[in-house]
Amino acid sequence: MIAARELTKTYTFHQQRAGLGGALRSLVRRNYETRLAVDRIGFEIGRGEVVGLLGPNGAGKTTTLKMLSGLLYPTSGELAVLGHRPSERKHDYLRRIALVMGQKSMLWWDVPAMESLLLHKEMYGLSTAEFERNVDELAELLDVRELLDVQVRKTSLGERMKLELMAALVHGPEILFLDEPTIGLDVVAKARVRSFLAEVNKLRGTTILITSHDMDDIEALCSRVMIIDHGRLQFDGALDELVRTARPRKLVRATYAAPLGDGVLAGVEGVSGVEVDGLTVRLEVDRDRAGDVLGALTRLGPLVDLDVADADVEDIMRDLFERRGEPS
Ligand SMILES: Nc1ncnc2c1ncn2[C@@H]1O[C@H](COP(=O)(O)OP(=O)(O)OP(=O)(O)O)[C@@H](O)[C@H]1O
Repeated sequence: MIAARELTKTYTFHQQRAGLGGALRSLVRRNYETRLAVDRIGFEIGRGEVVGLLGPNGAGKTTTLKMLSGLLYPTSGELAVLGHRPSERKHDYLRRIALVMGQKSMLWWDVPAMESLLLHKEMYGLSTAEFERNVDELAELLDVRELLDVQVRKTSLGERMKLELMAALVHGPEILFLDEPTIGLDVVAKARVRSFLAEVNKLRGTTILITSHDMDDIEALCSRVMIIDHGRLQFDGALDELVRTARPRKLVRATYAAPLGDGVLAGVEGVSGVEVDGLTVRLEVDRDRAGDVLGALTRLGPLVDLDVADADVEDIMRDLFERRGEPS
């Protein structure tokens, strides 16, 4: 459904120095610079998949989504989506995809959302029956029926994102590209957006490619993740595989009936970050040493509680990118 090979984007732009002098000088002599934003990435995404595109700021995620949705021409490489070359922006292609950018609105602010939806109906040539069916289904799923006739600027951020999603999906696209769809939303609104997206994927089989800095979005929606860093694709696989390979550590919390002395677990192999707080000890343990360490913990004293968890994805990402930044 989506196939990218050696996909590359280089931006060429001119540097303008600050102030009026800088502006005038740049009229006479322009300093052009280039920036390699996406560097020979390749991947395939099948129908109905929900894939997370992750990476630090400036990694090339938005640029990738813009190429996929046809807003930017690739500098080189091959890209085919639904049998189309996205940058040709053929009507048949645009009719089958949607792009939602958390930071940008596609709704008119001064009129009710329904006006924008009606415009989309005309743009995409939807029949009245199809339009009404889609509006009904989406309004129900998103719980926004009473908002459709409210001027968009009078809605809250969370309400507006729901309306944005509605506008993106009213023409029934097969692929949804989402760039930070939960940015700025509160916890409740984020959870609503996530469950809506999961539902759309389940009900309509919509393929979703999503970028988010919120790992809860990724954990809730994506079984597969692609990690991009400095424009290069660094990982493409299952989220749990990433958790296993990137940082094969477990977080352990053990609580005892009596206080522990100093130097707990000193010298035990595979243990790091030991913190003792009253009756509780917290530590990280290498996955392959977990059995030995749990044995050592039971010998420390009478255990009253024991909790073993995987490091959460946010920690894993931080760790992964920090390690990448270190000189090897
Ligand atoms: N229009 C542009 N002109 C020049 N450089 C650009 C342009 N847009 C993006 N870049 C640069 O390309 C690189 C990739 O940017 P991009 O927006 O794709 O990153 P991102 O992974 O989406 O980052 P973020 O998580 O911060 O949104 C960055 O170095 C950025 O500064």
